[in-house]
Amino acid sequence: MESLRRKRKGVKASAAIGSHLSDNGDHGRKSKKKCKLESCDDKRGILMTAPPSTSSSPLSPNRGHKRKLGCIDSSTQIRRKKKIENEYVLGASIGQGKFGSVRLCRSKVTGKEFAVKSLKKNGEESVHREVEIMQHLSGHPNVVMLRSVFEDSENFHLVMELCKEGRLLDKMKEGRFSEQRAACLVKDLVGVIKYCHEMGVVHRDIKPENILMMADGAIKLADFGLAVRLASGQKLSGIAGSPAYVAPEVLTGHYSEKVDIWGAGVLLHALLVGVLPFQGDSLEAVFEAIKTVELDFHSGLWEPISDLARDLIGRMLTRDVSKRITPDEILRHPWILLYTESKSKALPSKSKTRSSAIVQRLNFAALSITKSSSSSSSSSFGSSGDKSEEQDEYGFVDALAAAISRVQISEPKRSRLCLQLTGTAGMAHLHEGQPLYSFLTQNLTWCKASISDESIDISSNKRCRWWLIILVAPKGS
Ligand SMILES: Nc1ncnc2c1ncn2[C@@H]1O[C@H](COP(=O)(O)OP(=O)(O)OP(=O)(O)O)[C@@H](O)[C@H]1O
Repeated sequence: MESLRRKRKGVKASAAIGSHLSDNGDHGRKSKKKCKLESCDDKRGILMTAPPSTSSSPLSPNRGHKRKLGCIDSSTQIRRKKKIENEYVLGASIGQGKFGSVRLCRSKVTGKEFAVKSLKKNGEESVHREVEIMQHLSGHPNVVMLRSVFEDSENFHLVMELCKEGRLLDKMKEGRFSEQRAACLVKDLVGVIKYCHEMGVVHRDIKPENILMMADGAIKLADFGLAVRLASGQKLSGIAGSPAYVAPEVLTGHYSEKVDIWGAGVLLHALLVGVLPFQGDSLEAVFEAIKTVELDFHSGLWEPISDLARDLIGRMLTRDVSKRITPDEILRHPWILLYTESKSKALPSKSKTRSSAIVQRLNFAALSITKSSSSSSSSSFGSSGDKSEEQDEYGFVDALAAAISRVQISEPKRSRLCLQLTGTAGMAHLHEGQPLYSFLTQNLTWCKASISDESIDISSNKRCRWWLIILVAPKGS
């Protein structure tokens, strides 16, 4: 393993509060300083982030280092010639970064407020990489928007949209998140992680300090200081990340974009349980826990947490990378669907009892599926279901549809199941706006694609058949 270069920074004002959630506290008994790791050999393990120099590059060929990096787009070129002070009034500091600070600023033209992150160049390629990656990703609703970049001899100044509500970490210090709130947040987070991966970027530093909040509750992924671009199938090496959020494969060898899912799993654990899953008195102890500690989903800590949430966390924190849940699978996980996809239908508000009954039943559905396909599950839970459910709940139908999407099924069985479903009168009316048939076939196709060698005989599985009866029962029957 390559030697670590530990970058230490001063503790942010709020870092001491809620240190059980932050990466600054648990492993830092000796030093309260924030610790971020980066030890990567770009030339060996990581694709250079800059696009190759081409004749179409707008950069002057004699710009030396900057030309080599080729990382600034044409809109930035214009800003290079201007001083940030000519266009913005710089204000108070709102955060401290590795290479510089983040300040408020106000446009002289529109009067609108922004945040400006000033990164000291220091000859470090990572700074150029951060700018380039932010430009590459900017535009997604959950990536902090980069408005413009100014450059002087010592700094890059990144003018970004202002996330007025600050860091997710600070919200977490107010207490554990409800499952509803956590699911909405994780759905957006995983959506933006998926986008990053599709754009060939691995963030490598998913943690609540790097998730900023907007006044309307939207999240913005920020701080691409450790992000790298990665070609499909390429592996990274070298330790990078923040200790408590680092995936086990980062500590043991080569890794891929899946490290971001592990980081999001650690975050989800912290959101719901209120503490980090892998802790220790030293950096080494934290790493040892990441590599070896088995989460005990049956401990008292988990009592208020639904089985489905535990299931998702278990799948995100799966050490076997090939079995770790993917972003698409997370977005189709019953827990996410229950609280987000059909929010207006499944949780119409009025009755707490009713929504908790749905959760209970959903847990039952998930349990049964887990039993049917135990090899793909990282954990198993006790049944909390009861079989006398009402069948007129759209949310329940959605939830079951989602649950059944996790059944491992072979292609002939899939066809048989689809036939069964299509042949049933009234089914088309079950799910307003979206044909259940297409929903199921979509998900079953996904199951087929993602699961290798195992299939279950759905037609001979009583529980599955029972679900199907419910699934195809018209509303109110
Ligand atoms: N667009 C923004 N709007 C509001 N606050 C911001 C914004 N960008 C950054 N901040 C604040 O500044 C802090 C530091 O910014 P950032 O996360 O980019 O740096 P950092 O995590 O300290 O950087 P690094 O990890 O590279 O050292 C954030 O934690 C946040 O409080």
